[in-house]
Amino acid sequence: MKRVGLVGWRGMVGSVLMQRMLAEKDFDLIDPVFFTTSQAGAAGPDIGKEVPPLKDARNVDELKAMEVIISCQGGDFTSEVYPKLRAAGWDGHWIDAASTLRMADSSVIVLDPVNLDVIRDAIGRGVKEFIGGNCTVSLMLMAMGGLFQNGLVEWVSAMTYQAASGAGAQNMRELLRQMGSIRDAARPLLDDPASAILDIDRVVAEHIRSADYPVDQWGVPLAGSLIPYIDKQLDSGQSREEWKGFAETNKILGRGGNPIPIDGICVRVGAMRCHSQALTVKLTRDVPLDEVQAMLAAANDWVKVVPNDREVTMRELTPAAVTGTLTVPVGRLRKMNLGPQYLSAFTVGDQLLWGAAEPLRRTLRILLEA
Ligand SMILES: NC(=O)C1=CN([C@@H]2O[C@H](COP(=O)(O)OP(=O)(O)OC[C@H]3O[C@@H](n4cnc5c(N)ncnc54)[C@H](OP(=O)(O)O)[C@@H]3O)[C@@H](O)[C@H]2O)C=CC1
Ligand SMILES: N[C@@H](CC(=O)OP(=O)(O)O)C(=O)O
Repeated sequence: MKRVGLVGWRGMVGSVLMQRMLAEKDFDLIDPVFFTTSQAGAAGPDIGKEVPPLKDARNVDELKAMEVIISCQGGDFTSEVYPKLRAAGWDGHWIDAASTLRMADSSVIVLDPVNLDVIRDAIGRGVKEFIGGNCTVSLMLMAMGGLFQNGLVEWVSAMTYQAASGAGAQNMRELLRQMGSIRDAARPLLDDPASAILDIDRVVAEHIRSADYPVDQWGVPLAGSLIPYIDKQLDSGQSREEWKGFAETNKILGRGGNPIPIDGICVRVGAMRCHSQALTVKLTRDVPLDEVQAMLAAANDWVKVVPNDREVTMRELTPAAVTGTLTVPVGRLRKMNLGPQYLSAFTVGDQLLWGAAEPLRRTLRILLEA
């Protein structure tokens, strides 16, 4: 059995990875060794079989003993440790959730329901860096893979509604604190059935602009508002999250010198862990809607086409319905007034599952089978 090192397994992404690896019995197939940056020597997690005490994740000699390493520890850890590991002559496979190595020529971005051929080709060429994609990109491709596979996408505009989890555990907690503090501020008026709604609205607006509103993590209100900027500012006018849409999608698809234009605006909303996206797709030709639906549905085992019906859409095409599941629904499918080649779509996906953890464990399986 291959010795597989796991780093970052107790963080938010790592915990979801652990849940999925346990559910799929991945640990039966490997000899797992757990690493930590803070608790070396402590007992490892309960995975139903004996594991050695936690090893120091910065100890290159310990890491070198692994044939495969999966890291959910974050970009700073990858930047610090990965070059040292290679410099020390390590020749194993590195599977990583962080973005650090995603656009490196030496890596592939892994999303096997969409690019298994690219992954297999990379393994054959001796590539050793297998990096999970940006959550928004991976979820868009899980939903729309059928159109890309069939060469039907001329360009895509993606307008996103991204969950708090994408910014980390502390931000999720602060979103809930913000929600609670709004409730507390409005409570006397809310509890009085005779109060005027505009008085409630005024109290809420004053509260979310006040110094009492908790904004240590977000910097600005999210609950009761939204944030139309995610990640760093780039000279192009895009946010870095928006830049990833084009760069990573085309790398995942192996488009090389013939990229598909993709752009949009990425917005943070008060959902917990599901990213949603409103897509406008220009098709390369006028394809009937039933054919579009059939292609989308056939692309992988997790995409689910939701009929463009109000009641079904409100029930099934929401973060509340999708959270904690691997299903990636796509709906609101219709030809737009813009012309018969213009398709609208709306999709929702759990950004900790297909957006982060799931492609990593599936890549491990592919490497074990190679
Ligand atoms: N959040 C997301 O949506 C996505 C994140 N990623 C990538 O994954 C990386 C990790 O993200 P995320 O999981 O959110 O990071 P977390 O902050 O949840 O965890 C990172 C590390 O923090 C340490 N840690 C310290 N205190 C605690 C605690 N109380 N509970 C759990 N862990 C603790 C753990 O390391 P140790 O055990 O060594 O102390 C843990 O591995 C990101 O930096 C990013 O590169 C990728 C895609 C999506
Ligand atoms: N940037 C994403 C989360 C994330 O971690 O992305 P990346 O893996 O590309 O750094 C979000 O905020 O929703």
